[in-house]
Amino acid sequence: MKNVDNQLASEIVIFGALGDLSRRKLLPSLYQLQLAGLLSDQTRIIAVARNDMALKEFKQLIKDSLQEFIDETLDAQVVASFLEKLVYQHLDFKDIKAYKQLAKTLSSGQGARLYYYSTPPAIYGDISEGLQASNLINANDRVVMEKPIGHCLESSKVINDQVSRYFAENQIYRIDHYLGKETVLNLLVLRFANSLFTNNWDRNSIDHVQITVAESVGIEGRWGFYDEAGQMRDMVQNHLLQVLSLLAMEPPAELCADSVRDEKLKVIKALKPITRQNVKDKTVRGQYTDGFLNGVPVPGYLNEEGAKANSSTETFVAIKAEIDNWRWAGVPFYLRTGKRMPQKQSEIVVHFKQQAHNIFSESYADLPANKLTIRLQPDEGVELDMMNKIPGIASQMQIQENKLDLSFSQAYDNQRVVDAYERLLLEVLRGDQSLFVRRDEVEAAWQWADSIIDAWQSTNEAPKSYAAGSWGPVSSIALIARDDRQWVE
Ligand SMILES: NC(=O)C1=CN([C@@H]2O[C@H](COP(=O)(O)OP(=O)(O)OC[C@H]3O[C@@H](n4cnc5c(N)ncnc54)[C@H](OP(=O)(O)O)[C@@H]3O)[C@@H](O)[C@H]2O)C=CC1
Ligand SMILES: O=C1O[C@H](COP(=O)(O)O)[C@@H](O)[C@H](O)[C@H]1O
Repeated sequence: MKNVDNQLASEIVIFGALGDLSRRKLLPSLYQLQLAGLLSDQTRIIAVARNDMALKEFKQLIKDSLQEFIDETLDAQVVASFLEKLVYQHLDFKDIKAYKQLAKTLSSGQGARLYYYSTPPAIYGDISEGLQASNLINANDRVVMEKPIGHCLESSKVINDQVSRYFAENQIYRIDHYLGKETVLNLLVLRFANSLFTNNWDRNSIDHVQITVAESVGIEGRWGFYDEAGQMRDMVQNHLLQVLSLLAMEPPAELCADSVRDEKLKVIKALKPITRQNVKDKTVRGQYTDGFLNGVPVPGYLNEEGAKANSSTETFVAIKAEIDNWRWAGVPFYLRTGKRMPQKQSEIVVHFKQQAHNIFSESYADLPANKLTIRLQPDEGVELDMMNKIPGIASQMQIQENKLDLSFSQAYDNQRVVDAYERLLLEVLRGDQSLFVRRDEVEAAWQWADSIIDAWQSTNEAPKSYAAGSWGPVSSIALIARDDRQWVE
């Protein structure tokens, strides 16, 4: 692999260590890396947060978090050695002078540091400035920035500019945890290690593509944060566009960070703009109302804890996206994502074109087209719908549609699915940027998303309602039905 800084980082500094992401994902992932023997004996984890807390109390809190957020039984010895790595430092991230205190906690050795900004993006600049003011940034240190970076193109530029004042682009790791999912990584293998797909991956063979990222959860106590963002900024601008770009990009010349990022960027830049003129035809935004999930009543968005009345923030988005290039001209990519849908289900369905001529019309009048389903989560796997002869003597040529199903849990003997954050943290420790998003990608994605948000704002229309536990507003069915197609459910 190229573009790799081979110096393993030896200090991991988490800003916002008492926050939700840190307790639910980052520290449990670091425990898993320790369990797998992937953290060196020298690695220290410096947890930085606002509260003044004794180290003993902090360690107990993290032990409880590991128990709460890791499904498997914990290994007591590994927990003990993991907790030994922890150091706690309280700090107000906006107080630039206070970083001197952090400097005393960090080692003065030459080892690379990993700074993880698990805080609201608005203070990424303050933290970077504080680190610099106390001479805590060296050329081989790395910084991880959580998404969404900003609220729009302009604010993302401000944040990126602030951080870039102190860190070079090859030190900045913009995380999009979908890029660390096994099944998203597998898109590269599926597309570029199987000539069957490599050679049939374009407008000549593919009719259309559906990408669904459905979540059954609601806002989960994050109403204030979420209401400022909405599903477009929280999911589409980042996760869905990253998945779409991996799915649609040209083959990268090699498997290195910039080669892959160059190709992803071209896809995002080639997305046809959705503007005030066509937004009604190309998008649907929805908001869930009271409903039922698995028979249990759940509140609507406006009845969630902490909700304010009359918010018009969307919790569901459907988009007919089109990529203006030779490969994909005329092939729509229908995107759909929402909260409080019937189940957690993220998948890509690639609909191939129908056979031009049907020689089996006597037994099967309307030959269905092949369909490739890539199950991102849960029940990770790949499934191909294809036609097959029904074995038997009675009739010569009875045929039916069947599935080739590669379920990863069966194929790989129920091997544990590695959490995306485990992989991504390891990649930063190793200094490999391949699975992180470059600044120009983030900005191109904002440009496309901003135009849609602007068009929605100009129409001033309330989002369409859908009952919690349903697949979204009726108009999302109409969006695809207008093209004589339907969502796969
Ligand atoms: N939670 C998740 O699942 C995901 C989160 N993210 C992103 O990760 C980042 C963190 O999110 P999350 O953990 O949910 O947010 P939280 O609000 O739970 O955590 C943020 C932490 O930052 C601390 N903080 C904020 N300002 C300061 C300050 N001036 N000085 C010291 N500490 C401060 C907060 O401290 P205090 O509690 O004292 O206010 C809090 O502990 C955000 O950028 C978010 O968008 C991205 C994907 C998923
Ligand atoms: O980034 C985010 O992702 C989660 C969904 O992640 P997944 O790995 O569970 O699919 C989403 O719930 C959250 O709102 C968003 O900020």
